[in-house]
Amino acid sequence: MRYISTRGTAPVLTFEQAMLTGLARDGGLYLPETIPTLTKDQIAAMAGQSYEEIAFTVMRPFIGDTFSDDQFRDLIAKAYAGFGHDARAPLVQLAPNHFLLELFHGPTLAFKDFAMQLIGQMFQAALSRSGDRVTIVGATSGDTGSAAIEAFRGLDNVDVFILFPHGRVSEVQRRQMTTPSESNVHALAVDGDFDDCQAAVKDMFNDFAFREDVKLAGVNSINWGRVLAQVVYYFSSAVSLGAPHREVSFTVPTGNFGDIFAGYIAQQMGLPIKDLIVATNRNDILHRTLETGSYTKEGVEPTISPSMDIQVSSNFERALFYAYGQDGAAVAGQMEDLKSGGFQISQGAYQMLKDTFKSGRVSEDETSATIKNYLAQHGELLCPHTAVGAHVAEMHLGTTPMITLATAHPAKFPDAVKAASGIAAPLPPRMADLYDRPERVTRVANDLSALQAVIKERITL
Ligand SMILES: Cc1ncc(COP(=O)(O)O)c(C=O)c1O
Ligand SMILES: N[C@@H](CCOP(=O)(O)O)C(=O)O
Repeated sequence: MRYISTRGTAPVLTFEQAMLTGLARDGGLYLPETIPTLTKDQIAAMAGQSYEEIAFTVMRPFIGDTFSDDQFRDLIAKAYAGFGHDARAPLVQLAPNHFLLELFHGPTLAFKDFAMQLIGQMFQAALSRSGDRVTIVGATSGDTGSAAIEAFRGLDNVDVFILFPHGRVSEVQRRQMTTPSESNVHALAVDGDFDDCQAAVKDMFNDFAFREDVKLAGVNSINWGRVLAQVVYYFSSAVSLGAPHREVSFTVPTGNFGDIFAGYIAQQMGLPIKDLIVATNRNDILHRTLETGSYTKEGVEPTISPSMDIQVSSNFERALFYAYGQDGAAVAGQMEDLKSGGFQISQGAYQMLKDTFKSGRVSEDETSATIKNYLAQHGELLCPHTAVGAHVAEMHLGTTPMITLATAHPAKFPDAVKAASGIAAPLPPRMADLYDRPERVTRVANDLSALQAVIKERITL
């Protein structure tokens, strides 16, 4: 399996190289040259299998000879062993045709753990084989950062720097990033928004001298391994509702477009998905784009679903690549236009996107009302991101079973959840002292050189 860049001019890589490289050298994102498909029989055989077995079947065709079958099974087993639910990603029925896919039973209580725990295992295996060390730099609106720190804390051959927007993540998210005491973990509070943090990470990758100097690696959904690991729960949940003999639809609370893009990959692999529905908060660039064909940046507004406060949606570039028939030059042109505020998608590409994705936008009041109503009507306390998804899902309910992705635990957002429902979900006992642990964080200006200077000063190369 070979990996190619969405912008068409970067070197073609193996799975291992793509995983360790992060951003392609032409600024694009890596994708498999072809998407492998699973037969109806292979999908049907997943019924009754463990999450780990399904994960192996789904991901194996993508990894080439990076790991032997036995080693890959072992990495998968270790990745999910610490999850707090035997099913890993359990489905809860809300209504006859509406289900919640709980993706928050991992160590940091958000769906990011599904990919990050596995990436952590894969990085360790690959780096201990090569003897290399890397500097991971990631951007977060709250959940990627905590999951990355949890996956890489204390490892000898990795320094991990996480850039988060100062004052724009929840207190639980911040403390998950600032309280680990391991010296290879560095939380950087940036005076900017998530888009600034993500742009800084991409600029670091595009600064080749810096990139080589610190041996830069990425664990944002820039990294194909992140998206791949998220494909698995589309299969596990759909199969438990009768796939491949029955179609299902998914509604996905969306920001950086990684999770919904994983659903697209599952669909291309042969999973019978009827609708893939993008749910946004009032930072609605993806909804506007799907409505109008014009991708136009506006300022990022803080919301009660802060992890989705994103306007420059990194993985939308991967969707564009397929929408443009894998024409890297066309994608590169649109990304160039984005630097001056936005771009108009060509008619053919726009049609493909409209045929593939539906969408909806949810206001702050609607998000709060959904949290309140779901508690009253279904006895389920939703996090604000999940509430955005549930609200949009309801606009699209029909005869096909709908699965809404519950992307985080309500305890990560206690203020918003309590304001909406009157209830504050407790943190699990292992995190009960989170508010008492000392914090360690460095405030940094929204300035590339300042960020690079901090990283160079701190790394243990
Ligand atoms: C809780 C939560 N929900 C939804 C999202 C959106 O996911 P994606 O960026 O993959 O679209 C995020 C951030 O990624 C998140 O942390
Ligand atoms: N919502 C994310 C933003 C980063 O997304 P990623 O999937 O590209 O890592 C977060 O919680 O940090």
